[in-house]
Amino acid sequence: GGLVGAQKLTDGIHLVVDALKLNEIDAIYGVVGIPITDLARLAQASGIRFIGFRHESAAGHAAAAAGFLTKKPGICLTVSAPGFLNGLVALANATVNCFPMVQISGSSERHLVDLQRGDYEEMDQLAAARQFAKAAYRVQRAEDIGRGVARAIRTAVSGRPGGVYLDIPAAVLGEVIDADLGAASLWRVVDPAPRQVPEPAALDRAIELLATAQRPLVVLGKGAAYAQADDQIRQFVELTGVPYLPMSMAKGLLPDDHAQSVASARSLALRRADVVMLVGARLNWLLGHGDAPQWNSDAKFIQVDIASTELDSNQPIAAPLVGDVGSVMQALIDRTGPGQIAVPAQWRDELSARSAENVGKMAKRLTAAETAHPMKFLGALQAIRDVLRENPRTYVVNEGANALDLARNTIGMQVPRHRLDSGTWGVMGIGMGYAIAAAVETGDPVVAIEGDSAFGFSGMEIETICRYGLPVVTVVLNNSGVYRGDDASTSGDPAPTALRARHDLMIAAFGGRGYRATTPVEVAAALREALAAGKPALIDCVIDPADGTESGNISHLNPKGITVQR
Ligand SMILES: Cc1ncc(Cn2c(C)c(CCOP(=O)(O)OP(=O)(O)O)sc2=O)c(N)n1
Ligand SMILES: Nc1ncnc2c1ncn2[C@@H]1O[C@H](COP(=O)(O)OP(=O)(O)O)[C@@H](O)[C@H]1O
Repeated sequence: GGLVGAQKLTDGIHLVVDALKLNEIDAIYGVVGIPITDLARLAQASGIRFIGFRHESAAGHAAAAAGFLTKKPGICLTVSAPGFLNGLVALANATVNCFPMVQISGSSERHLVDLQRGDYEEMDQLAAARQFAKAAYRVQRAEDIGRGVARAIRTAVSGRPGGVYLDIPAAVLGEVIDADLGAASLWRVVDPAPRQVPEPAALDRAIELLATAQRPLVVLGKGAAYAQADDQIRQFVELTGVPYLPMSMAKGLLPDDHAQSVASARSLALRRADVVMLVGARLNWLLGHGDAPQWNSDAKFIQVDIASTELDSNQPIAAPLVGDVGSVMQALIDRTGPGQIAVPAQWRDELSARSAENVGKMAKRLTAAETAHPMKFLGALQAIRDVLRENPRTYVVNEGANALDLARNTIGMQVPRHRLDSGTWGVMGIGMGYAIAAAVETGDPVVAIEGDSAFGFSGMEIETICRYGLPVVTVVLNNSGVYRGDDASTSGDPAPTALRARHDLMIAAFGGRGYRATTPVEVAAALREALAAGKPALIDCVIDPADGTESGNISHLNPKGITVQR
């Protein structure tokens, strides 16, 4: 604010920062430039952390992860046109994953853009964002900034959370208005995600179905994790004794070694269950759309979801429970009589037997991998698992193909919301952004388990991690290439001797600690040391290029003998 004569004045960037602070936003993730550099500087001066990235995609992913972890929208700040576009993948991914975030972007002058007179970084950003976000708004007057920020925050977190775009043209950021008028134009959003409780009849429908089920199953999705209704979920599962299946980002809602988990009998559970209760989980491709033969064609579905239109998206929902997970699960606990829901021993025994069988098979693969050389994915992953068991508060970020599939089933989670991965879209490039957000928002240590190709999408953010000295250990499972990313097959002559990438040398360039591990023992030692140090580190794990398969097991990855052009 400033003084001209007696009148006190303020301007657009001050109003944006004041509106964010009024709504308890304490961090912004972004890349500065025209016309938002001063906004970031002012935010920092006002006590909001600004985390400056190397690419807006990683900044946007960080904002989305912050939203998932805190239930407050993560804020991503971008410059106009190219910067704005770079943030869109993250905005769209947040919307698909139901993570609350707001992308605030500067934009060019309306009178030039709308007549296409050719402005600096000219683009109709609002029109572009609308198709990829939950909602998109533009502020045309400084006095509307408070309204725009409040609208964006409420829209991002209410109902099904998602990504919201807020467009603020450079002229509005620079517009000067009376300070008192400005202050009066701001407001703090009240209860943006209100609790919603289903009526008793809806509760009874669900309880009745579970009470008469022969083979009930509960599926916990990342919506259940996001809801922060951990006690209600645990209480309901343990009170009813119903077997449960955690989806990848719901792992840890109950400890993965819980007796009622059917994660290691997943196929049998889906195929045989006769009543399935979906809690914050969509019946999308990750669950085969609920179709036979993966599912029992007679299965009846109960669905707990905040988004009423999600129900009947794939299968008939016999017992709809529209509301927030916390309220619905509490209402079910209160309304279920003692012993009303009991699980037939035969079903529990059938699942336990299959679990034991599958655990036994996996144990053989793990034992073999312990000593295999060159190191296999499972060799590195069980070393990581053993170290993380000693550090249960550590966040796990995970992306890749084999790196994702194998880590999900090898690294058990003990606490809620500590696993962040490629999610519903299977997006590569979330790794460093998610890791930065987990470290910034919680202060807890983070281990990012990355395929080597996946790491490359956001790898330059290793510099960001080092610049802020974040306690992030990046573990690259380096099987040297992605989907035959070599030119041996085209060039004709034998590929030159492979020079395997040395990601560990890369972090040294930014002051972080690099390790190269060729055996599980070396992986464990490096990870223990890096976690104890609490500083940026990268462990490059040398994995057998012939190990693993292409996503969907189409064909062997980097078949034997193919070396990779580096
Ligand atoms: C943004 C983006 N680009 C490309 C892909 C396609 N893709 C790509 C490029 C993957 C990387 C696999 O290689 P990796 O080295 O990360 O994994 P593994 O070596 O562990 O198999 S996994 C996958 O689905 C994607 N999912 N997302
Ligand atoms: N607080 C909440 N209460 C109830 N449902 C929620 C809440 N937050 C998000 N959801 C819902 O959770 C679901 C998440 O599903 P999905 O992303 O498919 O999970 P997963 O991939 O883990 O199965 C979405 O349909 C979303 O509407």
